[in-house]
This record gives sequence, C-alpha cells and structure tokens, in this order.
Amino acid sequence: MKALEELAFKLLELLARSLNLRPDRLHGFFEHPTTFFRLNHYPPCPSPDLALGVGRHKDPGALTILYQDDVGGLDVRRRSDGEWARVKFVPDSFIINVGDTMQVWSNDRYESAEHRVSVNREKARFSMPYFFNPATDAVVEPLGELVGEEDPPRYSAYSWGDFFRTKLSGNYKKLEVENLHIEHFRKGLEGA
Ligand SMILES: O=C(O)CCC(=O)C(=O)O
Ligand SMILES: [Fe+2]
Repeated sequence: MKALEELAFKLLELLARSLNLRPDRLHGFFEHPTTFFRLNHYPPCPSPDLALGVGRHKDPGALTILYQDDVGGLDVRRRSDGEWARVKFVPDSFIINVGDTMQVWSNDRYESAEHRVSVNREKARFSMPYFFNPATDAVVEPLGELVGEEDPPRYSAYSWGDFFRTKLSGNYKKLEVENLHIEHFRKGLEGA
C-alpha cells in the first residue's frame, strides 16, 4: 500500500509539472485522503451480452492505479468515434486512469476517461483498483493558475466529500445509465 501511495504522489507531481505548476501544488489536497483500494471479482457469466461487470462510469477521484489480470474486460470509450475499446492486458503493468477531480482542477486540459467492465462466459476475472482521492473537506474547482480572462473556470466549486458520498450511493449500477458526474457542475449547466 505504501508503494502505491508513493507511486500516486509521483504521478500527481508529474501531472502538476505537465500543467506548469509547482510539483507539490496538489499535495495539500491529500493530507487526509479518502483513498481506497478495492479487490474486484467478476465470476463467469452465462449471458455476457446481457450483463456488465461494472456499468459505464468515470472514476470521481484524482487518479486510479489499476491492476488487471490477463482475462480482460475493461473497455474505455474512445474519444474519436465513441466506441468501446478493450484495454489490452500488459504483464507487470498498471493502468493509470485520470479521474473527474483532475479534469476539474485542470479546467478540461485532462479528461476523465469513461469506462466499463464486460464479462465473459468462461473465465473469472480479478482486478485491483487503487483510487487516489482527496480529503473529505477538499473544495474542488479549476486551479487559479490555470484560469484567466482567456480561459475562464469551466466548473463551479464543489465539495469532494459531498460529491463522493452521492457517488458511492448511486454508482456502479450494472445498467447502461449515467450517474452523477462533474458535468453537473459545468458552468452554465447548474441545476440542469
Ligand atoms: O475491473 C476493472 O478493470 C475496473 C473497475 C472499475 O472501473 C472501478 O472499480 O472503478
Ligand atoms: Fe472505474
């Protein structure tokens, strides 16, 4: 767990640098993080066309470090054509997923990737996501350094704690439905 945390902070630093921010600019949001680790087991399914392991969603936090086994089933929505693309298994590697919080901090320079998990008839699948999430009292909004007259903030500030609680109660429905996501905080769409 310590190694995952170190990797998460390293990635956070690289993301900050890529946005021309101080390397430790985002660290303060993670002093009492709501980070958690989950072990997922997807048993074989007799009707894989009729079911999903996890319905379509975006991870709400800052970033996700995911280990998946060689069975496969993680699909990511391709931006170019909106089709679901299977994420290939690469031995000894992690999949890094940018979450909603990073999208808002970066004022849309980074985009949270929509994904889902398909199931199959033959093999059970295991995966292990580590969700690197800010503190409950963190207020999430586009970072001051990344907005200006030319590029006004695209989201209203919201409480990570409230957002996360709502997410946890409604997310991971095994249905092709949209859940609460940051688009609800996009400016001009409040209350829509
Ligand atoms: O099992 C996977 O590969 C991903 C699971 C997932 O997207 C999630 O738990 O948020
Ligand atoms: Fe996910």
